[in-house]
Amino acid sequence: MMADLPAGWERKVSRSTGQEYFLNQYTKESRWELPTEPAQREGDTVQCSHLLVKHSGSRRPSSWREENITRSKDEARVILQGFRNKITSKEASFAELAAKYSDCSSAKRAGDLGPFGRGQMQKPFEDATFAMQVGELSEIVSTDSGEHIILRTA
Ligand SMILES: O=C(CCc1ccccc1)N[C@H](Cc1nc2ccccc2[nH]1)C(=O)O
Repeated sequence: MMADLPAGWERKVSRSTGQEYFLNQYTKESRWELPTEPAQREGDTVQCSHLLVKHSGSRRPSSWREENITRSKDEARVILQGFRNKITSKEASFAELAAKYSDCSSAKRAGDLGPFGRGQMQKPFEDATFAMQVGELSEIVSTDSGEHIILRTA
């Protein structure tokens, strides 16, 4: 009986060698060995991508997209909910919207923040990500940086 895979991972067969390997459909990471479900113990890491829409009250109301961000927090939330609806209706992918519209420098990596442990990100962001399942898309999360949606990828 094949051990079932952690969410986000799929079993593949190498076209060149015929050898079985595993691919994470979100991060595109590939592994030869079977990925095991990371226990969410203290000291463990998670990985996510995010789409940030900043507003005039953001800690740094500026980004690669816009030198001086003046939209209100409510406007930012309306814009972000529009992006979230496009993702859930499959009209657009998380990666393409994050790359085009996120006000975080991680937009250059389609929103990927890489692995992180507790104590590294702003608390509301950390708590949201650690509470999510791999593959889950968050509702809007607010931090001092602005309004975020988060996709947990590992
Ligand atoms: O702090 C950063 C860089 C984050 C990053 C981590 C790892 C790889 C690439 C980027 N950017 C801020 C916006 C921002 N605020 C955040 C708060 C929580 C998580 C991600 C965030 N991004 C900004 O640009 O003002």
